[in-house]
Amino acid sequence: MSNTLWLVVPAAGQGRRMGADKPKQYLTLNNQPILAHTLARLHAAFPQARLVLCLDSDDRWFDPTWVPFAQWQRVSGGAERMHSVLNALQAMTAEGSDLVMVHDVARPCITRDDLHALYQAAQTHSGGALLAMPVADTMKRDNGDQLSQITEPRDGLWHALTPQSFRYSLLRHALEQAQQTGTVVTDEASAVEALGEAPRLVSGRRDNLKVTHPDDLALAAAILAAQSATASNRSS
Ligand SMILES: Nc1ccn([C@@H]2O[C@H](COP(=O)(O)OP(=O)(O)OP(=O)(O)O)[C@@H](O)[C@H]2O)c(=O)n1
Ligand SMILES: C[C@](O)(CO)[C@H](O)COP(=O)(O)O
Repeated sequence: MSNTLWLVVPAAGQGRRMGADKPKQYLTLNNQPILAHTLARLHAAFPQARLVLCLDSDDRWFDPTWVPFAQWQRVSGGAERMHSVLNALQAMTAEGSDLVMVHDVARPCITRDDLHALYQAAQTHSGGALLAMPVADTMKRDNGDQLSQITEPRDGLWHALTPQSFRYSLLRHALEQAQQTGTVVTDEASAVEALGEAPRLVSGRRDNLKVTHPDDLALAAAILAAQSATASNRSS
């Protein structure tokens, strides 16, 4: 049985909500594109893993020198995130029991501890696992016109983050089923849940931000700076 860990990084989005002159994964944070930060974090945690990177076929910003992995391949993105991930799964030569970990390129602040915690959980839980954050705020539902109509109980509610990790055969089956039924899922866990499986929620750090809107850039830069200050404090 192979013990290969496959990292799938969907990086084929256009970054429309960011509204920049290029896709957000190519915007610079501390002198490096977001994509390079994210790949460096993944490599630091899993240097031996195999990377499958989903890029738009018309991408003109990507530079392969940003990829620190020895074994990696590029696949074309699809119409939605789930199609990009499915393209990766269909292109790779994994065994059914291999673990696949999917991580958004737009989450450059992921830490090694969270990556390792998720990996441990996914290895031991047959339904896979995802990083997630318990909802901390009071939750409102609007009436469709931005008027607060009701307060939703937040018990048991989590924000889904990435990475999310599953055995290859389970994840491929789940996403192929979603595609066949015309369901668009926004994360892997949704597709797996639809099969009746219950992925393990692994409580992750609150600073695993998905860079989405323009003001997230300054926030991500501040998080990276705070994380590196903490790391150097620890080693001094
Ligand atoms: N067809 C797509 C759409 C998204 N993604 C990736 O999925 C992740 C999460 O998507 P999101 O944050 O929504 O990114 P964008 O689609 O780029 O942003 P927007 O929705 O604002 O256009 C990102 O890493 C993005 O690059 C992808 O690989 N293929
Ligand atoms: C996968 C994800 O990052 C989990 O939070 C998210 O669902 C993807 O983001 P999108 O904005 O829905 O594409």
